[in-house]
Amino acid sequence: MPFASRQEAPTFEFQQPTPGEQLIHFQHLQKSFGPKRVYDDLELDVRAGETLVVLGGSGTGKSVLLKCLIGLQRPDAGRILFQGRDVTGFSEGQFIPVRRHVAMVFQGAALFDSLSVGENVAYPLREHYPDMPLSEVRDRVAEKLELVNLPGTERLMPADLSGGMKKRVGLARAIATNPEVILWDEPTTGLDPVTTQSINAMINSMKTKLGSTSIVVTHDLVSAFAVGDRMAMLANRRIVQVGTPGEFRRSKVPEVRAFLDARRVELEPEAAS
Ligand SMILES: Nc1ncnc2c1ncn2[C@@H]1O[C@H](COP(=O)(O)OP(=O)(O)OP(=O)(O)O)[C@@H](O)[C@H]1O
Repeated sequence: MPFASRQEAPTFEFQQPTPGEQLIHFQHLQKSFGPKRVYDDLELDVRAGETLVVLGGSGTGKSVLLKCLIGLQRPDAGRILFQGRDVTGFSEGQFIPVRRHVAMVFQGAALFDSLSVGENVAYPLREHYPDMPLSEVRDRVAEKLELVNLPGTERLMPADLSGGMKKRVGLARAIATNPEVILWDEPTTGLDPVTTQSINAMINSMKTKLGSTSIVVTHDLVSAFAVGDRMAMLANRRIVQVGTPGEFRRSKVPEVRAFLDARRVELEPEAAS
């Protein structure tokens, strides 16, 4: 993240939301990469305190949606409202305070390999709170590592960690600033079932312990049903259905039906026998 643009006046102030109220609204979003249209007219809202799962096949634009929210990608048209505030045209500098409240847990953890675990987790604190006393940074790092069940690992290097541990360090880093919104990009992809379960439990505990709002993008259905309060299905360049897990199981929307039926074995292992 560019430190240079910090001089620009921050203009975004987060207001403590009432659980259930609309927090984020993607409105008429359009996005293309060259000739490839990713969204035509995408509509989606996210409510405070919920875990919203965004499902969709590979390359349907799940990650791009998260990146648009924090200014790492820009929509071509449409608006993104965050607490009613239109952040679509925000400059890089204006997005910095937004990212203090909305943190992304990247696919593959994306740790800095040359920094220790402790330095990785401290990184966003140094970026967003350069005046925070070192003792407070240390305490915050220890607290977050404890929260992800990796207490006392500050001195380890990323090369010393398993895939699941890296994901958890990535999470500790993402939550270091106590963000109100956590964006999870394929949090369980490539993990074994036991580690997957522990990541699912972690997503749920962020909601119960910290009261965070989460957006989880995934094509892992087991994980989706384990964490989602609501689900949204991205297909054919738009959101084709939003609903509760129960509504999704009973869905007659063709794209949702096809997606779930193709993965029926994941959800109902006995269907395989
Ligand atoms: N920076 C970029 N430049 C060009 N094309 C891009 C860029 N970022 C994403 N795309 C394209 O946009 C589409 C959506 O990408 P995105 O990463 O959001 O998909 P996804 O649904 O998250 O897929 P996956 O599940 O495979 O990660 C893809 O076709 C991808 O190739």
